[in-house]
Amino acid sequence: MEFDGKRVLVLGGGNMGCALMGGWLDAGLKPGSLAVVDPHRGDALSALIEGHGIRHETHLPADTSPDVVLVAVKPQMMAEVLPSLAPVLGEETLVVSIAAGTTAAFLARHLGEKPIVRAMPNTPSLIGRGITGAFATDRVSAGQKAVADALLSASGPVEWVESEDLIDAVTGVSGSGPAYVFHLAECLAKAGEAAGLPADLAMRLARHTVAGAGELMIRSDETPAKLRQNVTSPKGTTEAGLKVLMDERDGLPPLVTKTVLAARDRAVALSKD
Ligand SMILES: NC(=O)C1=CN([C@@H]2O[C@H](COP(=O)(O)OP(=O)(O)OC[C@H]3O[C@@H](n4cnc5c(N)ncnc54)[C@H](OP(=O)(O)O)[C@@H]3O)[C@@H](O)[C@H]2O)C=CC1
Ligand SMILES: O=C(O)[C@@H]1CCC=N1
Repeated sequence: MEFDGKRVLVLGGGNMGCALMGGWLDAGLKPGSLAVVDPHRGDALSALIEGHGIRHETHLPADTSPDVVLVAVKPQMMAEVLPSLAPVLGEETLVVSIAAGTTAAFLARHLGEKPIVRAMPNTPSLIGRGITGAFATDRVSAGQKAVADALLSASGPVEWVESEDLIDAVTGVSGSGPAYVFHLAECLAKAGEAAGLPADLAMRLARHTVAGAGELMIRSDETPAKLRQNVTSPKGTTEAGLKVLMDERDGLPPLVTKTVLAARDRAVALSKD
């Protein structure tokens, strides 16, 4: 693995920091090469510390000149946290930030001109089923990009983009996307109740439908459009439902576009806060 022998420091052991660390440990990163800084121990962090013996510190500096630093704190914390990170970095430390809307220029202003990767994973990383969009600045060497790729790939495919702006669009689609899908399951369950089903049965049907359709989409070679057509019998029930859902004016297409653009625009706005 490209990350064999690399020392990795993680700043922020919350949802995403722990999801990514879990993937690295499963992929063979030695616990001794990993240190995490977080003022508190949440459940997920405690499980990693107790299960793998990774090092946890409540404050920087935890390690000096690590090969890689993963910045996994909230965007709003950056201005407070980055000044204490700067002296910890070596000349060639690779900085991988997963924060929405925190630009490479902002990171460089606080950390100096470092090799920086901006990455946008998502929460299915927790079970190795994430997808990550990533952008590397010019200072990132081919070797460092391979290390970043190996680390990020531990939780699912990595899509490298050539323009940093596209990370905001990735955020709107796949970074925030799991929440849209979970909400679809919530809506499906509520609609099932409206159609007369008991709440717990409606929720079971909704969860399994969303999960099963997602799994089929991943395992099948067919496009989502073809899989949809396979469900849709001429003059049948699905056709009647989809007529409402696919309405170009009031249906899902304009609503999802508005949703993704709102999330993308929030990422852009965060970069200006
Ligand atoms: N959640 C998601 O789906 C995704 C999130 N992201 C990005 O990942 C980043 C983290 O998000 P997420 O994991 O959800 O957030 P969390 O709040 O779960 O994790 C952030 C962690 O950072 C800790 N922290 C706070 N201050 C410091 C500090 N000074 N030094 C070190 N750690 C500190 C927090 O501790 P405490 O809770 O005690 O304050 C918390 O444990 C964000 O920038 C977000 O934009 C990217 C992709 C997807
Ligand atoms: O909601 C957020 O800001 C973060 C970034 C992508 C998913 N969660």
